[in-house]
Amino acid sequence: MNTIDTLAASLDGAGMVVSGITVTYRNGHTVLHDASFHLPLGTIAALVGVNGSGKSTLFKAIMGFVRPVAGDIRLLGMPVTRALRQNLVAYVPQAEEVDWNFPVLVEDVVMMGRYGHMGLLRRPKAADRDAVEQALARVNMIALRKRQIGELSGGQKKRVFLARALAQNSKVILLDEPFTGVDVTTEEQIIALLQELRDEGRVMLVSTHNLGSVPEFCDRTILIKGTVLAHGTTEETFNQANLEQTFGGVLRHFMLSGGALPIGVISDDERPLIIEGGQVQRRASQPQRKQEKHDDPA
Ligand SMILES: Nc1ncnc2c1ncn2[C@@H]1O[C@H](COP(=O)(O)OP(=O)(O)OP(=O)(O)O)[C@@H](O)[C@H]1O
Repeated sequence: MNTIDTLAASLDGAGMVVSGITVTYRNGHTVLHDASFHLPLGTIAALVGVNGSGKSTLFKAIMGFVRPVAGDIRLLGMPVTRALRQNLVAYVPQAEEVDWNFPVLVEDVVMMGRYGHMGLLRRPKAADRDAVEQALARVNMIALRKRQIGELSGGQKKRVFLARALAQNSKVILLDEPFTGVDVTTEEQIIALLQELRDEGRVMLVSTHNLGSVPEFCDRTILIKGTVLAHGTTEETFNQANLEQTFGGVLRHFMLSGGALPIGVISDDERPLIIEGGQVQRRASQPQRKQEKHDDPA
């Protein structure tokens, strides 16, 4: 990091600070090289990059599943291992990472968030049951608490894992593709909940391909492609030049004419990003998703 970045990182040090990390897998493949960014508490940050750019690898490093060969990660001012021991970090996985046939009830999954707060025998106390109750209520899943997790819709599954993170009462929450396979209403409910959590001072890192949603709810953006290409406030970072660098020719671009300014629509998923006169536009609350997908001229 340069001097200004180092200064900013120390000011933001209470949140998440990733300094020059390099991650090399056992097969010798270096997936992340010299990646740096920092987030203050009370932040929702988007992690944006193409498939294979290293988003999950960054999550694994923050979760202590892989150890960087160089660099350092600090969470709430402490090393990853200490933050994990104190139950300060929660992970909301991608749907594909979960075995939905595993015979477990919704409330049991949420109770798993309490394991770190229990003794070795994992006997829930009243405080644990209260935390589960509150977490289920917060994601509107009380009525489904006795359901097997495999019997839920995609959006309900996401909410269960979000409830697990809430029950854990983590200050740092990593969300891997929370909007994949969820409808617009559920996405809006999840966004509203994340905003509440931000206002409580938590720090959230959200990997997403839904570019159109990023300016709407993410205060900060981290653009990644084997390293961190750019990071900072969404206003400053999430612009056409940086996105083109991040996505190269992978994104579908549309140029619409007719208005006073050229309008570009960049679509990596179901929520397209509108760029007007070089400026990123906030998306309308109800985008016409199907229409936009089918209009793809590329
Ligand atoms: N355990 C592993 N061993 C070796 N290489 C790996 C391992 N896990 C991931 N990779 C490689 O690392 C690169 C980055 O993968 P990663 O899963 O971090 O990308 P991603 O940005 O999360 O992708 P996606 O958007 O598809 O989820 C890919 O080339 C992948 O093949």
